[in-house]
Amino acid sequence: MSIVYRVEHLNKIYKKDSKKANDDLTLDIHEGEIFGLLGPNGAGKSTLVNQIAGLLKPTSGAVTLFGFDVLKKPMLIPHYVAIQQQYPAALQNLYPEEALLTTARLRGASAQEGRKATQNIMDELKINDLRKKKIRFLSGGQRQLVSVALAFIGDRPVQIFDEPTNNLDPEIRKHVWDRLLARNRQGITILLITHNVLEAEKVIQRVGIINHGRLLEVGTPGDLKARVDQRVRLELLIKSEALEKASALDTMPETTILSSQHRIILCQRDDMQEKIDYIIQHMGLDALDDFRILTPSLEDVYLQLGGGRKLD
Ligand SMILES: Nc1ncnc2c1ncn2[C@@H]1O[C@H](COP(=O)(O)OP(=O)(O)OP(=O)(O)O)[C@@H](O)[C@H]1O
Repeated sequence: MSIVYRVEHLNKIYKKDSKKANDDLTLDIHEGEIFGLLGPNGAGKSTLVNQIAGLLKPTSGAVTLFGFDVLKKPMLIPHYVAIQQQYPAALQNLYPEEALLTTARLRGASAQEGRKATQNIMDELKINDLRKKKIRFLSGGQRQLVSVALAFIGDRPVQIFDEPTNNLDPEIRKHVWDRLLARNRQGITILLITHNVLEAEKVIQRVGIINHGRLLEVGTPGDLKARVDQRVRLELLIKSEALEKASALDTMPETTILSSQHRIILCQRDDMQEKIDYIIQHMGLDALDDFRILTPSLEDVYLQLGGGRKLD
């Protein structure tokens, strides 16, 4: 497997005497993968991405992209890498179509190719109806879609997305994840910063967890999940008219009462059947609005490895 990015002992200190925003980060991004970078606010994710995208100069350390030293040759980065940022500030006064066409031309397309690529991407992301407004007048979600389109255009082999879906409604959010996956299937390497661990878990192939500027863990979601508490979580939502029956649950060990109607019970996989039988016997399924069995998720991994600070 070839290495797209190699980051070695990367440090960033913004101001003298301030804490390191990136602290001795070492990691590889592999060709053709979707790599997710997870971490709480202020963890150092954007600092890392901005350094490897050539937008910010590291304090020390090394970054290579397809083997070349990006610190010595930052001008080569845009030939390989497109980055979606939350606010494409330089393009705010353009119409989406103009911004896309300009970006396509900057990435080497002829005028005709650029127009074609612009139309294809506007169709793909269903943003044709945004043509008549300058980017700065678009809503947060609409602007986010345009910024994703700007990362797509030109088909750079490495595409970096910083929270690509946080302002989007559920339907279009799913569509954007589907389009990211489709691009990845065409061989594009994707680096994804996100707080939305549950959604990201469906698309990422490897993940790095970062906090206080340091990389805490790197691995596949499966590898990381295997390292945390393996207990199964039973989640129950009790109907309000059946609340008196819930007292039967509250004597079970490892029951957490989240609200009057919401209970979580942790148990070993081998004990799960017994717990479910107990619940059915003492409450009956009719007493429940919802019942879910959850195995450890990437969010659990994050919460356990990331020092207990929730992502959102
Ligand atoms: N331009 C800057 N000048 C000084 N400090 C900065 C600057 N940009 C970021 N920082 C600091 O560096 C640390 C890491 O910030 P960074 O933006 O990389 O975090 P992040 O993980 O991307 O956070 P978020 O999820 O909130 O976007 C934070 O303590 C932040 O305050």
